[in-house]
Amino acid sequence: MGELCFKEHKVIIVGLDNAGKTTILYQFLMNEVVHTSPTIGSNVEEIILRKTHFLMWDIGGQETLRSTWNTYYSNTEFVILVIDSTDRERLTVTKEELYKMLAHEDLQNAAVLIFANKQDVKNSMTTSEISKFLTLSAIKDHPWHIQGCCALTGEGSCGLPSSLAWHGCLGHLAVD
Ligand SMILES: Nc1nc2c(ncn2[C@@H]2O[C@H](COP(=O)(O)OP(=O)(O)OP(=O)(O)O)[C@@H](O)[C@H]2O)c(=O)[nH]1
Ligand SMILES: [Mg+2]
Repeated sequence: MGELCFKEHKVIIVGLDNAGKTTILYQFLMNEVVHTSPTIGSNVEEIILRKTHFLMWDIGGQETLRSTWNTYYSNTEFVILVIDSTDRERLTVTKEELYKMLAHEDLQNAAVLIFANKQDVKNSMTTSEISKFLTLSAIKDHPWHIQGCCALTGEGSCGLPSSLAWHGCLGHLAVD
């Protein structure tokens, strides 16, 4: 696995508008909450963790922008799908977008990491509720993992090493 892990890993961060994608990106990068406005287009940042380089693309999630997500897919190794766990009404839309992505040939080899964000809000959906609704256990052709988090505090599992360490390639990264 050595060689593979020293190249740059392309990560795309997708999910509906207001899910917390940009907040998560800058929480990863600076351990800080930044003031965000809706992303038009994308933000890209490089993150280096113990010699492993990640190029993180945070893509705008508004409805009109979702049709552009596929222009970011080529060579993507990790898809981070961010879900606003308080947004019960739109979980169906997220589900549609998830299965559209999984069926896309450019993402055939991508692993999917799902962040159930905003776990700090009372009565937010739990990871098991979300997992059940999205029928994640039926996904056999992509490695996937779901975890709860809160981008405002970085709590839960928004720490990048622990989030990505589940993927075999990064097994050498100590999780702390
Ligand atoms: N309570 C709570 N609010 C959060 C959390 N993460 C993000 N937010 C808030 O949610 C709002 C949207 O966050 P963004 O990061 O801009 O959302 P986005 O997914 O990048 O949205 P688009 O760029 O439009 O696709 C902001 O007001 C954030 O402060 C969280 O974990 N808990
Ligand atoms: Mg954004």
